[in-house]
Amino acid sequence: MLSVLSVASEAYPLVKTGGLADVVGALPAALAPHGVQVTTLLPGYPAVTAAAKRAKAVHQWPDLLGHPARLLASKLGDHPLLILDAPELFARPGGPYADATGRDWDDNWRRFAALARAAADLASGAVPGHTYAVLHAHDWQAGLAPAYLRFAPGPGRAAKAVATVHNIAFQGRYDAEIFPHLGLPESAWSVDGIEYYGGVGYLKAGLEAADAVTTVSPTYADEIREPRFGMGLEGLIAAKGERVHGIVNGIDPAIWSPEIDAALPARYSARTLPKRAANKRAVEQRFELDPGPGPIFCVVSRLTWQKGMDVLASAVDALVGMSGRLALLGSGDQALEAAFREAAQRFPGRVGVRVGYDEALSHLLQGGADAILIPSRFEPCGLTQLYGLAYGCVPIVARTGGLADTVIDANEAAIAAGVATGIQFPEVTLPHLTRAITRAVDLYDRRTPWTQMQKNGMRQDFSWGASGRRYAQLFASLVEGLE
Ligand SMILES: Nc1ncnc2c1ncn2[C@@H]1O[C@H](COP(=O)(O)OP(=O)(O)O[C@H]2O[C@H](CO)[C@@H](O)[C@H](O)[C@H]2O)[C@@H](O)[C@H]1O
Repeated sequence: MLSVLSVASEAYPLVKTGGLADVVGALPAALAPHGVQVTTLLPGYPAVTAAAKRAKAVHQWPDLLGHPARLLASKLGDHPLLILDAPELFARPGGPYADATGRDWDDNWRRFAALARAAADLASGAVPGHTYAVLHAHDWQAGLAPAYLRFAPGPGRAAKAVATVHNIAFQGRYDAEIFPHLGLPESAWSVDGIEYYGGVGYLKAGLEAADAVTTVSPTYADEIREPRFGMGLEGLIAAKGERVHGIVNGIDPAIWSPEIDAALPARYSARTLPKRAANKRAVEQRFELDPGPGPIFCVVSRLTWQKGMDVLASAVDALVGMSGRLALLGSGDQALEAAFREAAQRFPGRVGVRVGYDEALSHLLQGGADAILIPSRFEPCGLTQLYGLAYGCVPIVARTGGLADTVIDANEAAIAAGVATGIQFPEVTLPHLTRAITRAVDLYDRRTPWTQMQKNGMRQDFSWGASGRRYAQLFASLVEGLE
């Protein structure tokens, strides 16, 4: 077995604020069939330590970035989990990155430097009994781990490092004054080290120091070579050339299958689609929507600019005008939350809005709404369109990143060939989104192409099979010195 240490700030089901958690939670099972054992390292937030009651302490740091810390060994499902138990850093109420009011913790730089330092120790022999061939660092929160491994490794043989970008918009940028507190040598302060526009860049540091970089779809891997999507890191990504791999996310069938989903009043498959009607009734009830003949569009999303939610807010009138109804679950920017609440007041019975985070309700929407709207300005992979495809909730998506790679647009040729799975639109503007909604309503009225689209999506394979193999091949090639 090839042994991999996967380091991240979230993992389903212990702690989740978005798609990163789903992927980190799914990777151990996705890679096991390919001879890779994944050990996940997570910060010891209250929810994580509480869920790992019988965890065993396997290591101690008297001073990890200024605070004492322990390493606890536990399980994430059937797979090994390590928890960085550093109460001064992680045992606090609120979310993983911010307090209950949504304000980022002031010491995030220290919290995620500590996580990275612990990971690098583990991946370079500083903790007896723990050896890893590959360190797999996810997003900026784990970004310093490859840098520590390169500039200040432990006493043993350093693992190979892979950095995975789930979203290049979040980069972990801090003032230069934190540098002396990171425990890195002066040599790390350079353009090919951790220095980034005069400050410290955590994601930049990880991308620079890693032996290989991956991101979560082939199209996004191309897009981030350009300034429009690279957000300052395009030069670095372009310079990495062939060492940047786009590996599309899969979905975990144990959690996302309409046949077995406990959150659905009625379970169903592509062969028993009419059963979905009971779930649609449940969506109507939960979102206080009047029954009607038209489609229910849903949204399950962070309410942010990235997700194009401002454009969607301005499309609500048109959607309702076309006999559509909207059920929205999300949270994020306060102005957008207010805009959707206001839309719900303006269109009672036609627009229902739940501001908040609700895992079970997200499953009900996928299993009961007719279509899911995903007007993202950029989308590294996107998971909600994959859940939509698996659940017969037709995705209506902007043609970008992983959305472009996973949804087959229902143009007349694709409909005639019986391969369409959703609707794509080229630009995130009000006219294009409105046009996409119009196309959806027309296809829904025609029934046959709509049902065909639902079935096409449900019959596609979005399991981790092929992508798990690609990660395993990449890890193996690094270890063998081929990459
Ligand atoms: N209010 C709410 N209540 C319940 N569940 C909610 C919710 N809002 C969102 N979710 C859930 O959070 C996850 C969101 O995942 P996405 O991949 O769509 O986007 P995200 O931007 O978080 O992830 C980033 O990382 C992932 C993983 O690589 C990439 O797919 C993506 O493109 C990138 O932006 C889904 O599981 C969704 O159901």
